[in-house]
Amino acid sequence: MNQPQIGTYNVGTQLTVGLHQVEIIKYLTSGGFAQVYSALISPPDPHTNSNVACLKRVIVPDKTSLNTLRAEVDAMKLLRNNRYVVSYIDSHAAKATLHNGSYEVFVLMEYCERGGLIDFMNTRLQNRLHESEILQIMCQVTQGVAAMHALQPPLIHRDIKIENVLISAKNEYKLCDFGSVCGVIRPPRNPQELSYVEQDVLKNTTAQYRSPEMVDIFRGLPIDEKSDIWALGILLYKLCYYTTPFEKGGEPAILNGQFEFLLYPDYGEQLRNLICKLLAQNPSQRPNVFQLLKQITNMQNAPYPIRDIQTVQRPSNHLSLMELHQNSATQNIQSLNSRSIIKNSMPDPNFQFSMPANVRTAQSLPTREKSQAFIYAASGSLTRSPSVFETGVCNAPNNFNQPNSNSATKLKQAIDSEAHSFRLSDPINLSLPNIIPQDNDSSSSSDESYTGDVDELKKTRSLGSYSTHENAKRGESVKASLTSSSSPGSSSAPTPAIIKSKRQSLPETAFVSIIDGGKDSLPSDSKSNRPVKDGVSVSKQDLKNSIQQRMINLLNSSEESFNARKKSTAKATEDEGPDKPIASISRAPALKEKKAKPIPPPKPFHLKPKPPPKPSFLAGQRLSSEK
Ligand SMILES: Nc1ncnc2c1ncn2[C@@H]1O[C@H](COP(=O)(O)OP(=O)(O)OP(=O)(O)O)[C@@H](O)[C@H]1O
Repeated sequence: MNQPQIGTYNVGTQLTVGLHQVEIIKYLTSGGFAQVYSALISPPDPHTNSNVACLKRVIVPDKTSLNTLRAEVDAMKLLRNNRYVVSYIDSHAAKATLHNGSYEVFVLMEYCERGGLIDFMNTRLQNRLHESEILQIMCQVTQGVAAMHALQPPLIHRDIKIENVLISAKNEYKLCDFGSVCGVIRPPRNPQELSYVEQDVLKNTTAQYRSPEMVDIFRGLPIDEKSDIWALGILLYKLCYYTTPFEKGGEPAILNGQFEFLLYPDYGEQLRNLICKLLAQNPSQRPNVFQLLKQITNMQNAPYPIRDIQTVQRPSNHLSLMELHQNSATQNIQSLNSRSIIKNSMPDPNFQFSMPANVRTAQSLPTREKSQAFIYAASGSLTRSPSVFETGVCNAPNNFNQPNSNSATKLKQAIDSEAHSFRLSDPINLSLPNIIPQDNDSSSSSDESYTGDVDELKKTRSLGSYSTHENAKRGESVKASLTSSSSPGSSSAPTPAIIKSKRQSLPETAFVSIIDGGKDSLPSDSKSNRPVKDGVSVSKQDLKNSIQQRMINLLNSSEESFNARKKSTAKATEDEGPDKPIASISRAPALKEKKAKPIPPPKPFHLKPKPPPKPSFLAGQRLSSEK
């Protein structure tokens, strides 16, 4: 996005944002897009009971970008009364006076005085977090996520990570950054959808936190609440060990579900079991957010803070999945957002948190595996020290990477199953009185290169009138998107093994499966009963050939870009060296420009004012920040 250039506000600048009078107290920082300030507001916010707020000022170059921001604001509005979500106060958008076609958007939200969780962790490099602190953070963040999953239809955050947790003045941990929020994304049914979902995932998620179903879309699994649960597993691991479990192994490790526990700091078996459960390969084996919360509060010996309808209402044969989902979510949201505490909630009797059989301890490992353990010594530097620290290895349950598993068959099965079709997400109807102008044009703007099915997928990011047409309209090829994901240090590169497995899953029979599987989704020519593609009636064979050719092109381009990326990653690894306390994690640069953190492109000067001086205790310790 080409950002128009603007300066920062001076202290004392007065503004009107929606129904609030605002006076700038202090410039705080700049995000990828935004300038962030603390400000005095009038009237005070009744939710936080404070007259100090955080003001986010964003200049967006066009209506399409404005729509993306609207989606973020809408998600915040839906969650505004939850204690563990950064609370929305007011917002306002107007045409920027100085820059033709661009908009200036102001979002007022609760001010999190104690900054980011990542900053807090960096103050504890020497004295790592205690288990009780970790559970406290997890309990609160999980409640924020529960508020999203309990909505009907549920919202998926898609970018849960340490950097997106802020700390309030009252020391509460709050989820923030709703710029990647979407509805449940059903499995793609044809190559266009596949390409669309792939690009959307690369653009809106962070490599180290991606779940297997995000990394390998060919698995034919939906991207849903369980993908957030996986991210919570990564977050929990990072709270414990200050690194992510797949930092070194990258995508192959994510897809094989193999990671290691470090033995420093030494956490209890229950906590490690919990990580294993959250990082189960098969999403259905991961707990839902309510089960997770139950487990955390059990470990804390604390009362369960919300009502868990999903475990009270057991699935019934007479209840469709859709009905069950709606019932539980509707009832849950009331208790979540009113912060009511209902003590006699029922645990799910069938869900056990026990050590999976395939978790191994270090003693049973061959030396080579032990030596793969990277740990942070008390000095905060990354050390390879197999002789001092034991490791545990977890092969998370993996139903999808068996040698003879056939991704295309899985895809077809997934498409056919009710579980994957019941939640074709509906747009959420919201009124947006405070965001102007409404841009209905862009959501209806046509994108001729995509089928109606892709439009349907796009609705998963649609909140009210919002859509992700932006993504499709950019029309990046898969090659472009994969290439641009090759940030140094990023592990999002598809490996030859992955490319190979995708190739293997695309023999002629597989194409037949995919076409058949997506039959309902193809409009057909009523006379000839032939499928219609791009408005032209084509034979099934023609269509098959066409899709086959496109898939081969995509795969070839993926392979080329992989090789290019491999070179740059190898170089980056050389440059970085091994001594790095907290690994830098960001989304793929060119895919979501505002996340281009590892090697940021030069920012317009107005968005890159001098950062406030760092506290001295951080100097020289925090070698990298993910934010
Ligand atoms: N409510 C808040 N209270 C205090 N600080 C905040 C608040 N919101 C954001 N910040 C600070 O501003 C930084 C940037 O905010 P945010 O992540 O929302 O901007 P962004 O433009 O969306 O950035 P990006 O998407 O690249 O992370 C945060 O890392 C945090 O330090």
